[in-house]
Amino acid sequence: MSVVDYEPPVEKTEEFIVQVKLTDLQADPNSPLYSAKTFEQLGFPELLKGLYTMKFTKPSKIQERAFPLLISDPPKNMIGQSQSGTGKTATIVLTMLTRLNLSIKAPQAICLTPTRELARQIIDVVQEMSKFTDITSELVVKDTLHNGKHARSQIIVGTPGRVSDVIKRKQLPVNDVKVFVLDEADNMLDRDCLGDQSIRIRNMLTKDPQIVLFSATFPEHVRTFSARFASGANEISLKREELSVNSIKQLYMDCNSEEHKFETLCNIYDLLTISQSIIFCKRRGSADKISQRMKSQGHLVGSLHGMMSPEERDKLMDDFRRGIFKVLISTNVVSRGIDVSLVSLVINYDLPLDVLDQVDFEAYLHRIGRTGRFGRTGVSIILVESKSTWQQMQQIERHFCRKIVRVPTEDWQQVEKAFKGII
Ligand SMILES: Nc1ncnc2c1ncn2[C@@H]1O[C@H](COP(=O)(O)OP(=O)(O)OP(=O)(O)O)[C@@H](O)[C@H]1O
Repeated sequence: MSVVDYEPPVEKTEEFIVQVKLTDLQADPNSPLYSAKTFEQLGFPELLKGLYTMKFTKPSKIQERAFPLLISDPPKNMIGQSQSGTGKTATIVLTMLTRLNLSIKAPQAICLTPTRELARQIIDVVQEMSKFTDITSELVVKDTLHNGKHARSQIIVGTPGRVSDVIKRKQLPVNDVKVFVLDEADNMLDRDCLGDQSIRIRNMLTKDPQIVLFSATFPEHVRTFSARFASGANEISLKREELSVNSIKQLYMDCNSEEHKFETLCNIYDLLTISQSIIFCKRRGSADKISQRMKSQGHLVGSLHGMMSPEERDKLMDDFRRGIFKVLISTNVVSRGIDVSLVSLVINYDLPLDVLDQVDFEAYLHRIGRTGRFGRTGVSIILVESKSTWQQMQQIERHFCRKIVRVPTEDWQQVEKAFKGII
């Protein structure tokens, strides 16, 4: 071989590998990330620069399908369903940005989310996408709009309790609101969760707004109500067996006692190299307990739950996003919507159960969806320590028509092999 033939080996960084895989997935018609169109063809020239700086090159399936329906005139309501991590946020945000009348300097679009963490994440996307425009946006959550301050921005992202409060106090004018978005809509409309508050806010809106409902899940009991809430909506839905994405490898590990379960958890972190991960527990008490025990064994972890102050929650979440600590222990507070691309492992230390102690299938799907986002690969593990957990896991397999594969706890070499190249 002559010197001129020689090409130095190109170092394939992780980012490069992810990008190549994403290009392949976006060209595969069976992938939820597939699109036949480009962003340029979807039409919102003034926002393209924002999208490019976010490194979005091609739309995903939900973006390609939903966006033209969402911006068509006259506006029609929308119920949109797509797997976790497939770009619903950008669809919502682009719709709000496109629908604004730029000459009106008052709130015209409101997006509600179940948690402050998710609201903060979405407002960041709004501000990133609109940074080359004059569009204004602001966050309305517990510790904002104090001392009678008014919300004057064109786009409002917030949580239902605070938003309803400030509308009632006339700190948030709603006369010009023409788009009303519920992200994680099944949760936001469920009577057992935030349904009453969302309905109350809808009824406070004076114009008849376009209603946009998005989620990865729409269980039957909420779907019927959603169709009434967003009457005449265009609907994009998924079958149950399409809900879980291939990029998440679902595993379980057998444990023979509570103590063995904790040991197994620590072994996972001692023996495997994991970029970032989330451990889900039943209650905040157990999250704190596990966090303290793991810390005492030298692990760098943080625990987040609803009883912490807003400042503590924000700092913890920001530190996790920046990678200052790698393991987040939480309850369902972070099960929906949270997007941290380096999360490669989700552990269900406890399975999510509803008030009747039945498996909460939707919560399970949202939890594992914190990994494997937009074409990345991820692993989810259930730690099975009792017969009832075993039975609940089987119900999950049947519900989503997906096998959950056993990895041994007694042979860590085999465990390492099972995880190789994924986390
Ligand atoms: N067209 C695109 N090209 C590249 N990356 C994208 C594109 N659309 C979205 N993303 C990225 O994909 C990730 C997941 O997107 P997003 O958070 O919107 O998912 P989601 O569908 O809302 O998920 P969930 O159901 O969990 O809320 C984000 O990091 C986002 O920046």
